[in-house]
Amino acid sequence: MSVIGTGYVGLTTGLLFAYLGNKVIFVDIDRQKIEKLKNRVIPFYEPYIEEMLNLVYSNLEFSTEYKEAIEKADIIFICVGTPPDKDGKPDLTGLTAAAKEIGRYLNGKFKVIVNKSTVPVGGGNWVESVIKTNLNDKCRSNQGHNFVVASNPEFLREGSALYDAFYPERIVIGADNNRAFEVLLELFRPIMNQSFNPPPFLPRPNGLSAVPIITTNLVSAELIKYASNAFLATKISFINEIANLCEKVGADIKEIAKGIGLDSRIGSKFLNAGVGWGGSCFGKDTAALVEMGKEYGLEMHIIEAVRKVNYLQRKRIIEKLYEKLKIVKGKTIGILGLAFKPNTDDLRDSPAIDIIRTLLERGAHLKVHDPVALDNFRSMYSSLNVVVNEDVYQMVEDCDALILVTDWDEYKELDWEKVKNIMAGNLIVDGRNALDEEQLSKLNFKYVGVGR
Ligand SMILES: NC(=O)c1ccc[n+]([C@@H]2O[C@H](COP(=O)([O-])OP(=O)(O)OC[C@H]3O[C@@H](n4cnc5c(N)ncnc54)[C@H](O)[C@@H]3O)[C@@H](O)[C@H]2O)c1
Ligand SMILES: O=c1ccn([C@@H]2O[C@H](COP(=O)(O)OP(=O)(O)O[C@H]3O[C@H](CO)[C@@H](O)[C@H](O)[C@H]3O)[C@@H](O)[C@H]2O)c(=O)[nH]1
Repeated sequence: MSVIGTGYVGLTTGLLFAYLGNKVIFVDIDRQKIEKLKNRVIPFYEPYIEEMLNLVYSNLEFSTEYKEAIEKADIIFICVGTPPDKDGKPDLTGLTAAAKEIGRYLNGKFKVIVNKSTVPVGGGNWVESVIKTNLNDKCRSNQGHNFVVASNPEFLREGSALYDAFYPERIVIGADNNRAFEVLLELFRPIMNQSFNPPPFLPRPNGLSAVPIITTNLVSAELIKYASNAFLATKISFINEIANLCEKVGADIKEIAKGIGLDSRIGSKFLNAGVGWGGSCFGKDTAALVEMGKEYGLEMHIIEAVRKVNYLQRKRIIEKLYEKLKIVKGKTIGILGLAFKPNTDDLRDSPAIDIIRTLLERGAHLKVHDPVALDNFRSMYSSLNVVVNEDVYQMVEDCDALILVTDWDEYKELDWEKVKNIMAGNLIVDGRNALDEEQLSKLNFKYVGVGR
């Protein structure tokens, strides 16, 4: 099989199927990425990917050329990025380019083209039409009936990508053709019935059960992906809005989350209040959903509100700092965590970046730390005038206040007595409600959480 695009989704998908015994050819237009992968260097931070790549290396090929990858494969996964354009619509340039190349090198042998990239409804039809209009002469005479397009949306989370691929909560396959279902059900069978030997280094779920599979039409599969992300984003914005009310009335959002989460219709997950969601997906996918609505003459009221609440939440953290510090200009503020969540070095739509920009505009001096995202930060945000510290204790030194933006375990386990002694001030704004308020108060920190 072939996998086009070697980002979080492509690499994880290819490694999963290589582990299950398939030969996998990866194609990416990014030469540097391909060179790194050939040399067993993982281009981003993601737990267990390196171990898996080493384990299945003999089943892998890496290339920047499409020809062989398309000709040899019977299943082709498209996993290219679909980043938002300036209007919030997904940019389908990579997807279209991949489809053109597929059309160019189809060779008459039946192939299932699986779209794993997150694309607005009609994305699968678009891929099919681009392939058909770019078919080489040999296949054109065959009327292009030697391929089908399917949708197989991906639900992995960064930081636990490989675990989510091996132990998914569901598999969704969308197609308008039975042959696509046959091929893909066969491919996913070991995952569906969990009949593989578990990778030795990967954590395992407590109990193993069959993975539900949803086979549906193309457009429903495409929409399941957007609806999932939008619902998760809604849960978080909802709890953040209630957290803001808690602060006014003197209630504790952790108690509220527990109290509502025990109702199985609500569920306890994704109810952590804080600086709100970020990352490469929620912002992009909720924006895309709003745009999809517009295309069909619908206003997506809830999704729009979810987005508004989320981005205001980043401002609320700054307000908290003002409430306690009064003067921010000239003060030194330390930022604990840059990545949009722990266990990743991904900075896409990370709340930390917005918070840093606002504080710089307001005249604060900024020091920043992250356990793994500093290299990305240096290369993407070199224009931001901040002090970058590899050592967290060096970072907190002389700070008037700290803002915890990413709930890395490392921060929960800091030697807070030491921190207290080397900071200039004593204010901690805990943007994730991750720290032990009692412990910090005993050490004479001024602790401010969210919704408490
Ligand atoms: N990151 C996630 O957690 C996640 C989870 C589920 C779904 N998705 C979706 O999956 C898709 C990929 O996401 P990602 O995070 O892996 O992206 P990514 O940015 O990490 O990687 C995308 C890769 O595609 C390559 N690429 C772009 N155009 C190409 C082309 N024409 N031919 C070959 N390679 C090309 C890029 O060079 C890059 O290496 C997106 O649609 C995203 O919304 C992402
Ligand atoms: O209770 C919570 C849970 C999460 N978050 C934040 O929400 C964001 C997203 O977290 P998470 O969903 O764990 O990370 P992603 O890797 O972005 O994964 C989401 O986006 C992917 C890309 O589409 C999907 O595949 C996943 O199913 C979906 O969870 C992060 O900023 C988290 O800090 C909260 O603020 N409160």
